[in-house]
Amino acid sequence: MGPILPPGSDTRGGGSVRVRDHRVVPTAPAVPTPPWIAPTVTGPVTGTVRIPGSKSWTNRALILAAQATGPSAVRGALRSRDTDLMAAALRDLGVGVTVQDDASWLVETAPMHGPARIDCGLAGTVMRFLPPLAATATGEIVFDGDAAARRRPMETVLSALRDLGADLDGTALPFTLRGTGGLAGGTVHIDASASSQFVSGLLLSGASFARGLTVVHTGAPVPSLPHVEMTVAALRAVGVEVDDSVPNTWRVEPGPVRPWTTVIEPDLSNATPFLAAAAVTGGRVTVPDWPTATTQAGDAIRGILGAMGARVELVGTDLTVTGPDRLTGVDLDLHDVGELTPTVLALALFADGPSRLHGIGHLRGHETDRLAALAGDVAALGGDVQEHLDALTVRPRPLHGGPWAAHADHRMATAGAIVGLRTEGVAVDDIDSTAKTLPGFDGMWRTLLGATA
Ligand SMILES: O=C(O)C1=C[C@@H](OP(=O)(O)O)[C@@H](O)[C@H](O)C1
Ligand SMILES: C=C(OP(=O)(O)O)C(=O)O
Repeated sequence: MGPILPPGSDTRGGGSVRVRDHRVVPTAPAVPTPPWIAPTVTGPVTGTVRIPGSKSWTNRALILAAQATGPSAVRGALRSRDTDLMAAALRDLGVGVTVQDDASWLVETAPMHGPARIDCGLAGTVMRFLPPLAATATGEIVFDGDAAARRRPMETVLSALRDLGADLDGTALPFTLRGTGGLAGGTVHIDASASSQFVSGLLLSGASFARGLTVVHTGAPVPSLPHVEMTVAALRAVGVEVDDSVPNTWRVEPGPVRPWTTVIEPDLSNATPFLAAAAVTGGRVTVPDWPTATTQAGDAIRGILGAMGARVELVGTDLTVTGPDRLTGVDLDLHDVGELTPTVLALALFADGPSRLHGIGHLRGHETDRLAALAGDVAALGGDVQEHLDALTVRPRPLHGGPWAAHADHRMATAGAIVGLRTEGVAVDDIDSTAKTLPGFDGMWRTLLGATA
């Protein structure tokens, strides 16, 4: 990983940075890269797009496979910045993680130990899922990430781990954990209203704690609950006993974790920009291998697109979306599926009436403050999106070209691509941020649009 920087430092600026031991390390001056001008289309977007594996499933599989009683093959795994960071972090702790000929990941358990420096990048799943597991390792383990990652909420995870017996400092990235080879575990009370990942991260390592783990949530409702259901399903898939029968309480029994065998589903949230391309252009896009039953938040796009007037058909495992002549404005509670907000907002800009997206205050702690970022980017194109404490309201009006800041956020970048389909000159500053979960987005997008011409 790169240098561990003091709070406030930024690796993107060039110049020089001061590392922990106070040496000054020269960095190359930042070379401005030209913005990505989002391709515009005049006709319907039509085609089939195969979507790589789910980020959320892949990183759960890796964390569980690292605790397993034998080697695991994680098939269908996503290769992207977030999942490569998880694999690298496990390797740094001594776990064997190698890519096999069929592109699956072979995970071979080994006693985990420091010293290690873990780069979380900007991945919520790495910064929230790995510390509980690392607390069962030995030695000093330093966690850090991108400048923006240092602003993401972490205090709940760190104080929960302290309550469970871990020795660590800090309230956010960067922090240092001193592993003693095991964690007592037991019951912990947390407020997970800022992120479901606080619950998921703890549960995923609960079977490896001496007394197992009971997580009790108190506070405003937990967002993104389907992701907690995914965690429970992932634990059960490897033989871990979980009791989730009481709302806001989860009990994980201590015990062996079986090797991972489940094939990873395609990432349905990453499918949404492609389906949106059909919806905003009156086109028709098919995504194959859509799971018929899933805990992925992205599955909710079917109901959302239907409510906006698109035709949505799941035939076997082919999901096809056909766009209407005009999209309809919607009033949607996205609290459970917040990661779809950038796509839905981009769609709402082209509806025939206003929309309100609410229950999404927790998006202010995502890769960037997504409410502020979306409102700001749309304003720069002459549009009208009002930002509220936990909602966005959209009044569609004609847009013009202009800058679209991704804020290093993959879903901001793909939202800019959707807007650009019907607005000439949308200039996305950092399309490479899509590599967080979908490297090759640009090529996939152009191939789909090319298939249209
Ligand atoms: O557990 C997971 O894999 C995720 C949980 C959700 O986080 P929040 O609960 O912070 O929204 C989601 O938005 C994120 O993209 C992935
Ligand atoms: C919120 C997201 O990511 P993360 O896993 O980093 O929280 C997301 O992918 O929309």
